[in-house]
Parts: sequence; structure tokens; C-alpha cells
Amino acid sequence: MIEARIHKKLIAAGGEFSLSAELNIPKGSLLTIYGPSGSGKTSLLRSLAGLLTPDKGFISYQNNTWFNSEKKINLPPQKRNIGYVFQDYALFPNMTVKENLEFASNKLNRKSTVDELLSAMHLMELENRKPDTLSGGQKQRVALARALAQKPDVLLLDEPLAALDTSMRTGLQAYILKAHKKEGLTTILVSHDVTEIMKLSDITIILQDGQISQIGPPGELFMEKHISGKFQFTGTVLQLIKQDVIYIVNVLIGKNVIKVVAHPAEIDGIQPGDKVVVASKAFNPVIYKIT
Ligand SMILES: Nc1ncnc2c1ncn2[C@@H]1O[C@H](COP(=O)(O)OP(=O)(O)OP(=O)(O)O)[C@@H](O)[C@H]1O
Repeated sequence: MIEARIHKKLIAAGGEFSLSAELNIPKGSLLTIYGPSGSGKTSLLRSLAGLLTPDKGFISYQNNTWFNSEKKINLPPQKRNIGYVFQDYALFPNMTVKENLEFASNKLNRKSTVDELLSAMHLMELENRKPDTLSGGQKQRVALARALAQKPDVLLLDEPLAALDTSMRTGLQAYILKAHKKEGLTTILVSHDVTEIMKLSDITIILQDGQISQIGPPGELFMEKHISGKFQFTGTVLQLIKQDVIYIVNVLIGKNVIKVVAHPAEIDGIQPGDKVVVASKAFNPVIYKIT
């Protein structure tokens, strides 16, 4: 269990605000953090990792104190056994892909751990390359592999799949979930992708202006529970997924994701990011772009 009470004054462009979060995360959970840009998601992860010192509060993992402002305890990051995938990857530039992983892994089973991760992340062909010769998506895969190589207790992921295309993203989502379960990790994932959150996490917190505004299973926070026969909503297209001869369109409406079944002709010209209206016509869903 991670128990944390974190209070930290942050300075945004518009002035000071307080990050103030109380978390009890059972060991083995996969918790996601969702919220607008600047709401404090990265600062919360950095506080847990020991990279940002809270003004007040405490953090413990399995009853071991990592931070306690009153008792003046503040374990450095390397004593917290955390794997961290940063938004900007933070790879060692002078080491190859393989050396980055070897550096992070323990001596015990180093070779098998590194080889397994290189293979799982499709990095075998890149193992002798230096980070500055890799694409953003490739760097992100190396960063994820390196975080797992150190066999952490707690895995902190700051939008780890943001730079990847859909098929790589889907593959790595499955791999994260597998590693999370196999290693019994406690994982905290920052994501803006509601579909990803729904797929991966047991529990989600929504952070707004440094405060937890909602907490619960993502299905409850994001899914529309009572869709009536007659409805008309505006939303943003998240994803179009081809399934045989039809498309499944994931549309974000408020905080809810609606799945609309559409024929190719209906979604002609519609792309992720477009604002659309989802309505019903004779009990069939229709979708059209707002121009
Ligand atoms: N060490 C710090 N001291 C004071 N303020 C900080 C510090 N680090 C970040 N901030 C400020 O805190 C605010 C929240 O930043 P943070 O990176 O935690 O947000 P975020 O929710 O992760 O955003 P994004 O989704 O864009 O990554 C920002 O306005 C930032 O400038």
C-alpha cells in the first residue's frame, strides 16, 4: 500500500496554487491520473519518486516511510525502488539502448532480464544505437524497458505511450498490463487517453487545480450509464477503429466515452480530434462533424 498526504505550493503562469492530495493505493493496483494540463499530475508523480519535496505531509510504501515532513525523513529516489518513465524519456545519452537497460538492471539475471525486455519492446535491432539516433516513440520504448529492468516495486509512468502509433500503443498497453500483473507492481500512470485509462486501470483519480476532484473505477467516471433512445450530444472523436465492414468511433462527451457504430460513408472526412454531434435517428446512432 502506498499511503501519501502531499501538500506542495506550485507556481503556475497565473500565480500560486496548492497541490493537495491524499492517496491510499493498495499494493498491486494500477491507478491512473487524469486531468487538464497544468493540474499537477507530473508534480504528484515527482513527489512520490522523491524528485520534488512536498512542503508538508508523508509518503510510505508498505509501512516504510519515504517522506515525513514532521520527522524530517526524505529518502532519495534511489532508495525508493521506483521505476519512472519521464515525459522526456531521460535516457543516458552516452550509452547504447542495451547499456541503458543493463545499467538499470540488477546483477542477478541481468542478461535474461535485458534480453527479454529488448525482445518484448521490439528493440533487438536497435540495441547498439545511442538514444539521439532514435525516434520519439523508440526512445519511449527504451525508457519503459529501462524502468522495468530495475525490477521496481512501484512503476510511475508519465504519459509513456503518447508518442506511439496505435498498433505500437496497443501492444505496449498489453505489455504494461502483463508486467504489472506478473511482477506484482503498484503502477501509477498519467494519461490523457480515456480509452487507455479504461483498458488499463482499476482506479482513476481526476486532478483539477492540484486537488483530487473525483476518484473511482474508470468505468464509473467515464462511461455514460443511461443512454436514452433520444439523445443528442456534442463531443470529440478519440479514435476510429475499423472492424470488418464497419467502424467503431470512440467519442469523448464531457468525461464519458461513447462508442458509436458507423458505416464508412458516415465517417467520411471525420478524424480523431474532430468535434462531432452524436444523435439518434429511429433508435440508430448517427454521427456527423460540426463544421
Ligand atoms: N518545482 C516546482 N515549483 C513550483 N511550481 C512548479 C514546480 N514544478 C512544476 N510547477 C508548476 O506546477 C504546475 C503543474 O505542473 P505539472 O507538470 O505538475 O502539471 P501536469 O498536470 O503534469 O501538466 P501536463 O499535463 O501539461 O504535463 C505548472 O504550472 C508548473 O509550472
